[in-house]
Amino acid sequence: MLTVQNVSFAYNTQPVLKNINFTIEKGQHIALIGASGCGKSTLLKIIYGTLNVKEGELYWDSKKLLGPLFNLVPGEENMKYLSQGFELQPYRNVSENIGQYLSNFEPELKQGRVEELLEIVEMTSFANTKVENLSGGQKQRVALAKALAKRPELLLLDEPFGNIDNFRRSSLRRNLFRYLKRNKITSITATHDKTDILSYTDQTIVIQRGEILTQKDTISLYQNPTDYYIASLFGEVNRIQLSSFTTLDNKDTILVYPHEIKTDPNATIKVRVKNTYFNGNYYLTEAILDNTILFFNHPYKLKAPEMIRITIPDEILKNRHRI
Ligand SMILES: Nc1ncnc2c1ncn2[C@@H]1O[C@H](COP(=O)(O)OP(=O)(O)OP(=O)(O)O)[C@@H](O)[C@H]1O
Repeated sequence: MLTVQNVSFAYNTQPVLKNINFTIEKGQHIALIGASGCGKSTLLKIIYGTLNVKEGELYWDSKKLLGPLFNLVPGEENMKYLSQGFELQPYRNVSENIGQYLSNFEPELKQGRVEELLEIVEMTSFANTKVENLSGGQKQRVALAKALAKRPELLLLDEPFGNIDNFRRSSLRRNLFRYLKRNKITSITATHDKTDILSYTDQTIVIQRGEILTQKDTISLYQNPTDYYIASLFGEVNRIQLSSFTTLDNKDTILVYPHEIKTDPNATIKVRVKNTYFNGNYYLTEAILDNTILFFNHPYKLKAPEMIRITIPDEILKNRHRI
């Protein structure tokens, strides 16, 4: 189990992380989300042990993590941190990079392990290619394989799929998280991409301006958002005044995602279409209701300033968290 207790941190005088507390059970996959600059990478580096913490303590099970002043080699031995820069050796080939820290005593074992890792990151055909000749996304995949090579107990991933095209991204994510679960490797993934989070993480930790806002299981965090900041990290979201959609005469507001708003010719609420944005299998439609902007998904391109009737399912109106 990873325990982070009362950790605060500043690079200079300005606090970057404030009184951070959480625990993570072994084998769990955690998403770390929050606006750019909120402190995600800093937290990963603190856990890995490359930044010195003066306030607070960290433990892996009962072992205290002492940080860079006490470790001869930077970083905790049982962890790997995959940073946004890749730290690969450009003049060596992909296999050599992946196997760099593996023992040479049993070459066949090493070879087998490198081949297994090449398959996970779908780079088998590049085994003998020099890293300097790879694209950014390919380098990222090699760095990932290298991070996995010595079977870390805790893998810290900083925007791990940032440079990887959509085509590869989905299969890589599936391969990686399946491998991690099967091998009971705990992971923390700092990301801005909701598709990294929703299918692959058990829990999500949300950071806002250096503080933990919540730590919750990912699905319920998404399905019943309690806070506009949190919901907007998953994409577009609407603040809906309940009195606009029900006969309730109160000022309660709920958060509703665009896909949850339906058009219905029999509905009573009319909105004026302002803009539409093509999104593949639907148009994200921007409309105006009582002087406020609202987003909903629609299968066709609606024409501004068309009036259209919309509704929100009763179940959402009844059960969604009031804010
Ligand atoms: N080496 C450094 N020296 C001084 N300030 C730093 C340093 N690294 C980061 N910061 C500052 O600390 C804050 C947190 O940065 P951090 O990189 O942890 O954010 P982040 O949430 O990972 O951002 P992003 O999502 O954009 O990667 C930012 O205000 C950043 O400018």
